[in-house]
Amino acid sequence: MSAHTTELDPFVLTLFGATGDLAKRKLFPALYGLYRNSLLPARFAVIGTGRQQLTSAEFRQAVRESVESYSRMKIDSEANWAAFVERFDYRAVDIKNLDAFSGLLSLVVDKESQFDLPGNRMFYLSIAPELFGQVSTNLRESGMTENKGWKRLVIEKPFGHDYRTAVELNEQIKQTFAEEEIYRIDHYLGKTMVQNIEVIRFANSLFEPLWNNLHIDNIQITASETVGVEERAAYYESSGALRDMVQNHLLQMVMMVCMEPPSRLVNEAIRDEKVKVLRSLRRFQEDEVHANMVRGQYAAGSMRGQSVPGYSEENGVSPQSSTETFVGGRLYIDNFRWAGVPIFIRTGKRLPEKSTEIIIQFKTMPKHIYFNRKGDLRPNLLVIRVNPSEGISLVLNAKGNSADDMQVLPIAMDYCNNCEFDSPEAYETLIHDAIQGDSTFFTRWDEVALAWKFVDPIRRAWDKDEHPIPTYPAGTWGPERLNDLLAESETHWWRVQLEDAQVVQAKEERIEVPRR
Ligand SMILES: NC(=O)C1=CN([C@@H]2O[C@H](COP(=O)(O)OP(=O)(O)OC[C@H]3O[C@@H](n4cnc5c(N)ncnc54)[C@H](OP(=O)(O)O)[C@@H]3O)[C@@H](O)[C@H]2O)C=CC1
Ligand SMILES: O=C1O[C@H](COP(=O)(O)O)[C@@H](O)[C@H](O)[C@H]1O
Repeated sequence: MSAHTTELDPFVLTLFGATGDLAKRKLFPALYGLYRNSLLPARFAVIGTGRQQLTSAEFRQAVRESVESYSRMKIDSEANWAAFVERFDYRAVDIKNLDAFSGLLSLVVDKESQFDLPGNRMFYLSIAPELFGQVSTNLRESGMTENKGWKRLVIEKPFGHDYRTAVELNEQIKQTFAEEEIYRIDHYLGKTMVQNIEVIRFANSLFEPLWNNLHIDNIQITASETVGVEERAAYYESSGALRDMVQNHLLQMVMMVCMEPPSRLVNEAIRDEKVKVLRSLRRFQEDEVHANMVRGQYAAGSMRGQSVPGYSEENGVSPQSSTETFVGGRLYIDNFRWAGVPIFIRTGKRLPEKSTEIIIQFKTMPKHIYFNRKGDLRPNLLVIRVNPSEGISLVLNAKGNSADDMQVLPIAMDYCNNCEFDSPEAYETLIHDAIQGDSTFFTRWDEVALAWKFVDPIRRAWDKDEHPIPTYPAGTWGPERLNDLLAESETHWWRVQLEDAQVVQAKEERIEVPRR
């Protein structure tokens, strides 16, 4: 297969952190996926860097192992693989050593000449966040950003550790790159169904009139993981779930669900609307945190019948650690559209399922004339399944099956987005967008800043809390207290499971949905 398109600008990608975990598991497979789908320009080069000394051959072998282990696409032929991997080269660079950047610059210039590239340069920072600022400075001081074509900085999360450090980092990066040259990654924004939220909302006349506090009772957003901290304790100990997931991915999903329609489908118009949501997001004072937010840490428990250790027993974690591996909360957007609608969020490690989904619970009928077997009527639900299964389901009420049956049963209208075809990996979509110069699904500085302003008081309140962090057994849905917050709003977590055609509520109350 010839794997290129002529529409994208030829460029050199310099990847800092090319020997790291993210490059191995996500970035090389994403580049290969783009290549196989003809979504890379005809002419490009990739230069990997890290401190390790690797020859080009060793680096290319590492890229191959990464693709073989993690790509959704198999290597189709040796000839195609050779044509792909010949664009990859490696140079050992210690980011802290400015002098090392001159060797890197020579290699970039060589590759530009070898592959006839016009001088467009993308720099991807897949390194520890404390090195982001230094790389950006050294790129400028070494002359690497004095190129003929465009320059772009793609930067991994987390962007800062809190508002103050994020401002400092931003100031440092701004010395080298303009805001429109900075592509801050939040990989949830590259997920097909997260991008689909806008389309579902703004391309269907059905939903938009109902998308407000007159018709929506509450919103539930879950990003649950079955894995524990794995090999990332050093990072996670200073991050915790609040900084790792809430400051970025969860708030991004809140913005996508709650934003106003953009005036035009262009990046700044969309990001302008998203940021307005964060401006209206109610910020908790430290003394309001306990009433609205819940944290927890997984204790030893059982995952699918296997015993697993608690977080404090994991490698690299202090036995006294008070790092949260679970965050839940009840948020409010104080604007005309959303006033009074609670938005429940939860995310955690060692939960029973790997699942990211958004559930919109609509208000119940003003008066019930139909009832289900329990003597009430379930609300309509719109379920947006983000990951791993992708799709939407609309849960309605309908008449029971038999001729004389006037009992109401829940039914689900279901669309599956990835049952027949794989969706692209989030990193494929985002790298492709960055090559095209489309920053719509990257986070703008004002979004990052406001997200930290929301998170910082919560962090401070928890840091001051002298009570031991609440724990939950691995394999359960986190601290029970979160359910109390939902109960205060007269609801509970919904779980809609289509495989066995049942609508399942939290606390294992099950409602049968007959197949038609
Ligand atoms: N891994 C993941 O699942 C995710 C990671 N991220 C983010 O991606 C980034 C990378 O994470 P990850 O790949 O896990 O990290 P790793 O620790 O696995 O890799 C770090 C990389 O940085 C390089 N490095 C470290 N110090 C230096 C230095 N002084 N000079 C040059 N290179 C250096 C290492 O190279 P060497 O060892 O050769 O020195 C290595 O390639 C982080 O910002 C992280 O927050 C975001 C989401 C998920
Ligand atoms: O950014 C991160 O995300 C992953 C979860 O991503 P997903 O695409 O698998 O839902 C999380 O495991 C990690 O801790 C966090 O840094």
